[in-house]
Amino acid sequence: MVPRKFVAHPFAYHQELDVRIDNLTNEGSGVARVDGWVVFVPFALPGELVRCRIYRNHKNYSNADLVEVLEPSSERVTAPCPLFGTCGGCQYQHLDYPKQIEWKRRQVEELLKHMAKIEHPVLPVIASPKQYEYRSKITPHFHRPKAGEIGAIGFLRVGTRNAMVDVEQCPIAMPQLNEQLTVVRAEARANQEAFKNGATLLMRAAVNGVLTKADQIAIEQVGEVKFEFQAGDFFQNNPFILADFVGYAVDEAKAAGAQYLVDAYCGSGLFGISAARHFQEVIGVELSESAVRKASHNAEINGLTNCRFLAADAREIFKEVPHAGKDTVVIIDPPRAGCSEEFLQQLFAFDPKRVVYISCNPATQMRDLVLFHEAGFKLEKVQPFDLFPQTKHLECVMTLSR
Ligand SMILES: C[S@@+](CC[C@H](N)C(=O)[O-])C[C@H]1O[C@@H](n2cnc3c(N)ncnc32)[C@H](O)[C@@H]1O
Repeated sequence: MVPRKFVAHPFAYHQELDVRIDNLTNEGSGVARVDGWVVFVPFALPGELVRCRIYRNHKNYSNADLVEVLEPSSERVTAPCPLFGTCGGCQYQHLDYPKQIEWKRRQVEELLKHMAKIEHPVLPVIASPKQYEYRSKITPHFHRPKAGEIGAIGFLRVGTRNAMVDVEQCPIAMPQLNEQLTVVRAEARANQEAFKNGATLLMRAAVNGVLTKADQIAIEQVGEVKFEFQAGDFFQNNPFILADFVGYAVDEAKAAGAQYLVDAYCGSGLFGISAARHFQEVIGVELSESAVRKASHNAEINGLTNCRFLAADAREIFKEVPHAGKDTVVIIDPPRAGCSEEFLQQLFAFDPKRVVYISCNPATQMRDLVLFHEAGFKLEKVQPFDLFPQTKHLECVMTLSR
């Protein structure tokens, strides 16, 4: 049946096309051009000839499903997970890892050019030392049981906002999480009558074991520094690359030669505390009160007396900083939504010596970068880190100075 809202131009519903893929978007979709018209085909790789089936036409592009790979790319590999292509978690298991990070670099470069209108080289992506079994946190979910029975326990299905895929094992998760997943799934099913609603199950692997309660204390070691945080709070979840990632951000911050550091969106203090011995004072700001309590505690357990943390919206920080912008570096690591405009306007008025902007969402980072550019900041360096092999996600560190 043709969906009611289907627009039948330029292709018919479920029309099949043989197309050559020539690009890979930062959403992980192959891109083909049919007489100049763009067709997005997930799970198809650049260079491949594929048969695809149209399911939606937009104003200036179409979406299609992959039907068959007619001429595979030499970079195509066999995805180890039987759920690859069905589970929404991974986009790149079918692409050889060195090519994944090469494409991620190009994607950042293209976003810079098209969204921020800045032509600037992007450094080669720093690879994750582990390409599978790296994730230290997973949160499988199940919907409200029907007639007392729990359905799929797992992650979102590809291309949906609500449907779940049943996931018994997740190859990007650390092995101890998969062991726990088996136990937790069995327990949930054994007690399914007890669940009146759906639930999200937390599993966090830390130095002190696998934690499943949001308020349990997780311990992580990042380089020389020990961190404690609540298992349910934010913490970067690829511990294998973390010391290098944080080390890079700290090096960029300290290279400015300023005495003071502001760590905005600081969580439990990861960047500020890691950098503290290079600065006279570190001031962090973070919305989550529990994370701020942990940040203060983390400074203390690492013997640091030059850090203080404020539980507030990031834009409040500039009232609290007694130092001049010219003596201060600001690290920013906002959530996926990026920085608020109020925060950025205050940051620009503060006029820091350098900004190290870390982001897990290049789209909002580029949006914010336009404002930095307008405010007279110059982009000095763009260094992506692959914290999330097999997926479309990455962390990008931008160094900006006036
Ligand atoms: C990507 S995390 C980074 C945390 C920390 N830098 C780290 O790497 O562990 C973003 C953090 O921003 C916090 N946050 C979200 N909105 C905020 C706001 N408006 N002001 C301050 N912090 C906020 C979240 O609670 C979260 O801890």
